[in-house]
Amino acid sequence: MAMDINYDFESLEILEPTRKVIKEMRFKKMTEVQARIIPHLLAGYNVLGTAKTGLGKTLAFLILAIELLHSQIFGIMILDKWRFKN
Ligand SMILES: Nc1ncnc2c1ncn2[C@@H]1O[C@H](COP(=O)(O)OP(=O)(O)OP(=O)(O)O)[C@@H](O)[C@H]1O
Repeated sequence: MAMDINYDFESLEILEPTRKVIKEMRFKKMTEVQARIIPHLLAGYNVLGTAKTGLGKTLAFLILAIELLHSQIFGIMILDKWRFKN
């Protein structure tokens, strides 16, 4: 049975400043990887997700990072991959 996925940014339990930032980006709906991952990250789970390039993975983890920065409890260190092309 298919799991119901909520693609609305409004459905996320996030702080008002984070909501404002998302509004300013003018994104209408979450992409699938965002909708599947972000609610679990916000609930405090560690999540490993994959999706093809350009499908919104970066925002998926950045929303949690922004939330944590607003809480002023944490600093954030992001380790990202580097691609080298010849
Ligand atoms: N919900 C959304 N709606 C519309 N555009 C979005 C959404 N989320 C992200 N984008 C835009 O889609 C583009 C690709 O997003 P992003 O860089 O997060 O993808 P990615 O999966 O992390 O890619 P890569 O694997 O190459 O790092 C960016 O321009 C980003 O601003």
